[in-house]
Amino acid sequence: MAKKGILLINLGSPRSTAVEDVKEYLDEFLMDEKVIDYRWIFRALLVQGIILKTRPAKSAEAYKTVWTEEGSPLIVITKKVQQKLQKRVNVPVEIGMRYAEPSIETGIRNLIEKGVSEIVLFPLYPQYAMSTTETVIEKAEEIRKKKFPDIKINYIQPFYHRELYTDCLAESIREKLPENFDALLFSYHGVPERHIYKTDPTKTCNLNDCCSRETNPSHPFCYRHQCFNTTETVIKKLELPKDKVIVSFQSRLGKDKWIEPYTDHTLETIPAKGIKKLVIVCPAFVSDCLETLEEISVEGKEQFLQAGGESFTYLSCLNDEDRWIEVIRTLCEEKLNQFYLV
Ligand SMILES: C=CC1=C(C)c2cc3[nH]c(cc4nc(cc5[nH]c(cc1n2)c(C)c5CCC(=O)O)C(CCC(=O)O)=C4C)c(C)c3C=C
Ligand SMILES: [Fe+2]
Ligand SMILES: [Fe+2]
Repeated sequence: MAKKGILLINLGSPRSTAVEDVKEYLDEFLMDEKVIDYRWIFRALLVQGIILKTRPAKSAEAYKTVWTEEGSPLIVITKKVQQKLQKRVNVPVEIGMRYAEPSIETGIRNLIEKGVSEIVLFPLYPQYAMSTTETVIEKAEEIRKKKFPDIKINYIQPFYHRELYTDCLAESIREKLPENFDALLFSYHGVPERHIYKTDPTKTCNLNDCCSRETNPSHPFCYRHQCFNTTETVIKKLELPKDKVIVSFQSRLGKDKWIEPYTDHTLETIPAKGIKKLVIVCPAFVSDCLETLEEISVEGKEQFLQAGGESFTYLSCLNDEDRWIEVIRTLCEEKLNQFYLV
């Protein structure tokens, strides 16, 4: 019988905090047409002609503030998850990154070296987006077809609506919530509005109220809806009143319109509305990374305090919490079993 294996995929980080390495990473990341979805020539003009002239130095400084002795937090945490999961399943587990190393190809190769020919590939993103789940699957398929046509890959789909995940997230938040706070802010990574319209085959999302409706044909493709839905499910489990909860979207890049509301604007305006003690959580990320440890925990905190906020508590991501490893194990086992059905 064919040997099976698990490949956990995360976004990836630069090799080091050297400006050249950050530049190489940003070049690969931002030249992905699922991330900056302009025609090649316009993307190259924007990325190589403008962004890569100044951003690598700025991002390298930011990476320095979160980098650990073992490397980038995102990679270190993904490795810890791999090791913990490996102890709970009886098939090989490897990791791969969409950008930089270890690449998806390296991850597949490592599994093949262990005799694996059927892979369960898990993009570690709870909500679907063109710039995350879709680009991972597209890249893995490209590599499989070109380099490893004899292997099979079974993909784990976004899991924001799976009860085992929302239970896990709610429990993780419950454990960390301070007793006294004015609001809990759910800050998700943003995406350009255009991406949502582009990937909605039903053309029924207008990025207004429909994203928070209970049902709409666009929901399986709408990242904004999936973020709202994650929040709503979790706050019900936490029994938090809706007026104590805010949702916003962080990490904008460039001049396009991104999905709203924006986290930085939110942090600057809520103290004047009486929200002085803030708790913040970032559920689009399953592992802490530059965007949570620097953009939110350092920059976001400063913005909020400068605008009159009094206390700012950041709740870490699921990282390598045991309950999260158990969710990963269950989702992987489900897919491993599907190989027997086809
Ligand atoms: C939910 C996950 C993510 C989505 C959606 C996403 C979209 C997206 N990101 C950029 C641009 C950048 N993102 C950067 C860092 C970064 N992004 C994610 C996740 C999502 N991105 C993570 C986990 C990280 C951290 C990586 C790490 O090493 O810790 C960066 C690089 C850092 C910087 O210079 O600020 C950029 C650039 C776009 C344009 C986009 C959607 C179109
Ligand atoms: Fe990003
Ligand atoms: Fe929507």
